[in-house]
Order: sequence, then structure tokens, then C-alpha cells
Amino acid sequence: TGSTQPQRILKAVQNNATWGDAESVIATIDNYCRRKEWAMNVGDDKGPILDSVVSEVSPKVALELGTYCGYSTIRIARLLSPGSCLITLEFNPDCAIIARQIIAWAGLQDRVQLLEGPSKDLIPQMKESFRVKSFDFVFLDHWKEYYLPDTKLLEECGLLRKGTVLLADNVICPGTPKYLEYVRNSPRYESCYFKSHLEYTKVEDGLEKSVFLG
Ligand SMILES: Cc1ncnc2c1ncn2[C@@H]1O[C@H](/C=C/CNC(=O)c2cc(-c3ccc(F)cc3)cc(O)c2O)C[C@H]1O
Ligand SMILES: [Mg+2]
Repeated sequence: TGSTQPQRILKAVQNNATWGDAESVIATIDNYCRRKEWAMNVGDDKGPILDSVVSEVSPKVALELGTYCGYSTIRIARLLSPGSCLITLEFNPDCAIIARQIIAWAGLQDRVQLLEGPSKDLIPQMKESFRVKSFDFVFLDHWKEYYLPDTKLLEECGLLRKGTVLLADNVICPGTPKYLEYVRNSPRYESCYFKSHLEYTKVEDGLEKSVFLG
């Protein structure tokens, strides 16, 4: 039986990246996915936009929906100030086990809490079980049809506060029409679109930044 894509990405990191060096892990994954095997990482075109929004918000408590191999987890966590934390949700155990190793290779395991399970089960546990008051920043990059229901769930659970920034990947490709319609038309959000490209391609894609107004 062959290897999985996450296993191959981990091997590339172990063979090419410097232990404890997040930048080298990011560069290794981008090189591997651009030259050898496309993978659904936010990538090196949209990545700097993610970086700039995270740096602007400088969140104390951040949430990521959809870890996959941990590429965007590392992009976000490397920018967090000490004492801040990123909670990332992943329901596929095979992805989770790989992501934990890639996050550790980058030396960021102390700032990241990877929780295994579906977002709809984990989000309602955030206050009681994970002692989260509210999130300062949320990165949405999981199955696209879950962006809208999970945003509504975050609202209902009181996990968004005045000024919380939501940043959504893939609003053009594959596309998240119901989510876009919601955040662009709801009076409770101030939204803007950052045009870019689908990772490792020339296809248009972009990130939607939406500030919750309370
Ligand atoms: C509900 C829920 N809870 C927890 N983890 C969840 C979850 N839904 C997915 N996940 C986890 O996130 C990851 C899934 C991410 C889904 N992302 C995608 O489907 C995705 C797809 C593309 C894409 C674009 C053009 C093409 F031609 C083909 C693909 C590009 C991207 O950047 C993507 O994020 C892995 C999965 O186990
Ligand atoms: Mg994506």
C-alpha cells in the first residue's frame, strides 16, 4: 500500500527543513507542492495576505477550522506573540497525526492546540472545556459548505466579540457562495475581498476578511 499525501509532505519536511525553523518548513512545503505534488495549502501567494492580517490583528486567542497538514497553522502560529495560542480543529485522524509532527518540526507546538473532531462538536465546547472567552481571529479553511453553519455556530456560542476578524480561504475557488452572501449582506459584518490566486496556480482565488461588529 502506498503512502498518503500528508505522509509525503511530512517526509519532505523531515528531509529538507531545519528542525525548529518555521520559515524553512513553510518554504519546504511550498517547494514540494509547487514542483512535485499540488496540495490544498493556503500557499505562498495567499499566505502573505494571511500573514498581514494575522500581524495586524495580533490575536491572543485564534481559531483555525481545518488543519490538514498544518501549513497555515504554522503560518499563523509563527506570528503569535508569546502567551497567545492558536486552536486548530481537524476531524481526520490521519491528517491530525501528520500535522502534529509538522507543527513540532517547526517548533511551534507550545502555541498550538490541535483538537481532533468535527467543528460542529468542538465549537460548542470551547467555553467550558477549553476555557475560551472569545476568539480574536478565525481562519476558515475546512470543507467549504461548513463555513456558513460554523460561523453561525460561533455567533450562537458567543465566541465572537466586537472586532473579531474572520478570514476565509477559497471564497472564489472552490468557492463559498452562501458564506460570502451572508458576510457581505449581514449588518453584523464589515467585509472585504483580497484578490489572489489558488495555491501554486494562476487560477483566481482570494481571501474574504470579515470583521464582526457585535
Ligand atoms: C467540519 C470539519 N471539522 C474539522 N475538520 C474538518 C472539517 N471539514 C474538513 N476538515 C478538515 O479540513 C481539511 C479540509 C479542507 C478542505 N479544503 C478544500 O477542500 C480546499 C480545496 C481546494 C481546491 C481548489 C481547486 C481544486 F481544483 C481542488 C481543490 C483548495 C483549497 O485551498 C482548499 O482548502 C481536511 C479535513 O479533514
Ligand atoms: Mg484552502
